Amino acid sequence: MIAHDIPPMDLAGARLFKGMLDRPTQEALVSALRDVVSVAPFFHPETRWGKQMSVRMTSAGRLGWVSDRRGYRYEPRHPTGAPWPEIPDLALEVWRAVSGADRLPDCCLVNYYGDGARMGLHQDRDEGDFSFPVVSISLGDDALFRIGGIKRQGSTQSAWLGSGDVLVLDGPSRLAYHGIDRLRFGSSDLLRDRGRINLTLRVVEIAPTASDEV
Ligand SMILES: O=C(O)CCC(=O)C(=O)O
Ligand SMILES: [Fe+2]
Repeated sequence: MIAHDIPPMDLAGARLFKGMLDRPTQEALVSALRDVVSVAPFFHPETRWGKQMSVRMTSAGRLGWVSDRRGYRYEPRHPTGAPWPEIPDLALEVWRAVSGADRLPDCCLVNYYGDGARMGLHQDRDEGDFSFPVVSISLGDDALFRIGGIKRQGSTQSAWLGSGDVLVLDGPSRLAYHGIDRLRFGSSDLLRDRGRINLTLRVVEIAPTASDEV
């Protein structure tokens, strides 16, 4: 079940829906993601400066996010050359429930955090239109999320994201700096090998296609 009646908590302007996905729904989503990963395996992105990120990534949707020495960008294909698989329906259902958008996302970025993985403070700004939100779904281990404002310096707020939580970055929080400081590795038994999966649903390209209709 995807709960539609949860009042969101405010987190520096972002909206946090605690426990929006119940356990069976989380399990169904993980199972759909296994199909995604079998077509588009996780890879370790490198930054432009040749540093390997601690998070492993893949994507679903028309476009996926890649990073290598040529920089960050969205691409229509996985690094192996295969097109990205479709975004799981359950993820689209979450988007419909919380985004308020009149179209569907064209990218679902899938991040896997193993023991010790983290993500430094950054803005999500490679998309074409910041009037669409970024919708984030957390699965598996608890993670300490940090969010500030639109400048890198300045005060931040932190909150633990648990399995089944949904976070919406929109309005003034759409371009807020955010990141993951650490995991409580092994705190959830949702994923066979522990760790955490985070999905972010994004509208990347401004021109919609027929498949983007809500
Ligand atoms: O893992 C998270 O909760 C955040 C991920 C994130 O910020 C991103 O993929 O851009
Ligand atoms: Fe992000």
